[in-house]
Amino acid sequence: MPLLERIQGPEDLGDLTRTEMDELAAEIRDFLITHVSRTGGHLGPNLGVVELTLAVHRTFTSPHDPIVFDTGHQSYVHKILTGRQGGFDDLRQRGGLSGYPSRQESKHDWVENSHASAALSWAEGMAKALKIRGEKDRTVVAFVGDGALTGGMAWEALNNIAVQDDLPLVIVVNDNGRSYTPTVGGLAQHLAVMRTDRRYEDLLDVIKRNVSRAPLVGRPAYELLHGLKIGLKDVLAPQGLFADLGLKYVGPIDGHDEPAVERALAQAKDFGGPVIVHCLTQKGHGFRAAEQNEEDRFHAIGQIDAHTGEPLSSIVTATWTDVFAEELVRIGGRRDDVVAITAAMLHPTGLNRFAATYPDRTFDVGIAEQHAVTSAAGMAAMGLHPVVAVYSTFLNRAFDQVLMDVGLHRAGVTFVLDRAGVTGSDGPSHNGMWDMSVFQVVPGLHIAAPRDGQRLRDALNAAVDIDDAPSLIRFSKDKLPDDIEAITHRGEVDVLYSSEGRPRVLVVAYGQMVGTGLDVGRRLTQQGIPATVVDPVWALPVGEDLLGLVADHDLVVTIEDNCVVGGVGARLEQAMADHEITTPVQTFGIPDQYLAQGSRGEILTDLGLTGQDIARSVVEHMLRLDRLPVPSPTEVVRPERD
Ligand SMILES: Cc1ncc(C[n+]2csc(CCOP(=O)(O)OP(=O)(O)O)c2C)c(N)n1
Ligand SMILES: CC(=O)[C@@H](O)[C@H](O)COP(=O)(O)O
Ligand SMILES: [Mg+2]
Repeated sequence: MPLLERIQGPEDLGDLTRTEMDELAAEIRDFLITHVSRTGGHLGPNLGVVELTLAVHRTFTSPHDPIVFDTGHQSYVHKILTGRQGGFDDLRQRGGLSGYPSRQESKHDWVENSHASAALSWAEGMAKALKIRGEKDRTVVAFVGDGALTGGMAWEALNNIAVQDDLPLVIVVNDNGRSYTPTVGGLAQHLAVMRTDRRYEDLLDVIKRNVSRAPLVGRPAYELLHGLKIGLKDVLAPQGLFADLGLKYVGPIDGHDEPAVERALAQAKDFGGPVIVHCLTQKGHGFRAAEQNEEDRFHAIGQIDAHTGEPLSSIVTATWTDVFAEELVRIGGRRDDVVAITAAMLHPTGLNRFAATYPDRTFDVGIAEQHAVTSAAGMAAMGLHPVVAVYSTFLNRAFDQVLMDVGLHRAGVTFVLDRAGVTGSDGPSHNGMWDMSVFQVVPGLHIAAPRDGQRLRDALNAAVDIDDAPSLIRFSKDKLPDDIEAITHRGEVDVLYSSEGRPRVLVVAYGQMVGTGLDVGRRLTQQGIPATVVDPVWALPVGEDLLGLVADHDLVVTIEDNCVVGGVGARLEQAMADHEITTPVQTFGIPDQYLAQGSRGEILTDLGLTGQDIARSVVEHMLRLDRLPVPSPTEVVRPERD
């Protein structure tokens, strides 16, 4: 019987022998490769933490000892060990296992936020609470990647942790030297020095070769010296910056040597104060295709061949990211003041192409969006035009920097937000559903939500010419639609559809929802309600042309892939009120809720953001507006179901 089947909870790990532990680690790796190659997900990060997670669960007693994962994408092994092996067939799918910790799934899970660099603050607060409550037999374990340590919040937390000598906290640094690509910055270089300082390792190897072979006393003597290695490191290796901060530091430990990690964790647990256990791991460990993947070690994969690692679905069509990446390279050729900034996501944002052509004008700041934004303000102050490319949801944490460092200084910075709108499988904190609500309050900020590749190119070229205010362009993770040409224009507004007769309903659709807007317009026409469908492309500022159009209609319908609260539909409504335009408005968008994981299509359907549902709602609204007796439900000729 496979060992894994015997593991229903961490308590089942306790009496496994060394051999069984090694066997279990191998079974877990096979399990990860078999399942995640089928569903997609964060295979590389989880292959790298098999031994670490085993050692943590053997040393600490979850959930009595809370285990907090940073970003949380590397919690699959934790889930396997805490009774959720059966959920991996539906990993990251609607109603299935979340790709991140989930309190609803298990008492062993604590933090669901998948935005990096927050775990140490969580853990510091939790440990402080245990101290205040006098719960002296509990230890908080923070599980943090080297990439997450490049985020500012991590250092805010460490600054506080370092002065609390009796904080019951063990910080496991999972140092695989990478975010997606190799981790950048001074911290990364420091960790690298600590990783590679072989002086005490070589000395230890000499001892191991000559001592451990001694009969009887050899092995115990080596174990003793192995334990002393930490002391040797303090003497031979540079004092780590953690130690210089006053933090107890243990390591670096081979993170794939499970007994060694267990010993270090036990040492740390007994210390009774905050300790950093620095573990060296390999992202993708144990799967050659992942180990050899230069781009990101299979950080986040789609469906792949479980043996070769080759993708099962080769993407042949261009994506939004491709269009952005290629256009930025073209712009870079004619504008040497344009520079590009990424927050540790060079390839996912497409900036790797700009970097290949303009390496000196491309900057990876680590997982540090706040620094990225204010550094961009500095670059703009010196006459450059920075393009900051991040995922929509990750810019949330840099709101103040956009508002005060870029907006207040009227800096010509362009933000390009990929994964805007419902993304789906990464769960609630990954949907890019807040950017148009959050950033529209930045005075002077321009927002574009292009509907297709051509409009994205046009918007990007226009944005880099705005040098006295921030500009923001956002696009979806969904398929890039074919170009949708306007049939005519009303000034700056593209008119995409207009039925015969005096149009009664004006549908204003933004970005990826333009296709849905056209579907609504056609359905309304079929219902005998003449409609016009328009796309302003630039959602902010609200233009006079659009205001003129809305005044000519009986009802305005806005559709956006953004939170409807404070969205661009609400902003249009505000602008209409300011101009004393009294046309009624119906706004459609994402409700102010956290969206459980699922496919984008499933979620949009659940939210009623389909052409059919919106059209039906508009028909009913028009009926009310016309004060016609609302026919009984059987009489309403509903748009036929797809
Ligand atoms: C604020 C924020 N920015 C960017 C990301 C995207 N992201 C997810 S995991 C990751 C790399 C994390 O690196 P590390 O902490 O070293 O973990 P590893 O994947 O190496 O185990 C990044 C950049 C994020 N989740 N949160
Ligand atoms: C954990 C994390 O934040 C990223 O790895 C994210 O999951 C990537 O999302 P995409 O797969 O949409 O690039
Ligand atoms: Mg890492």
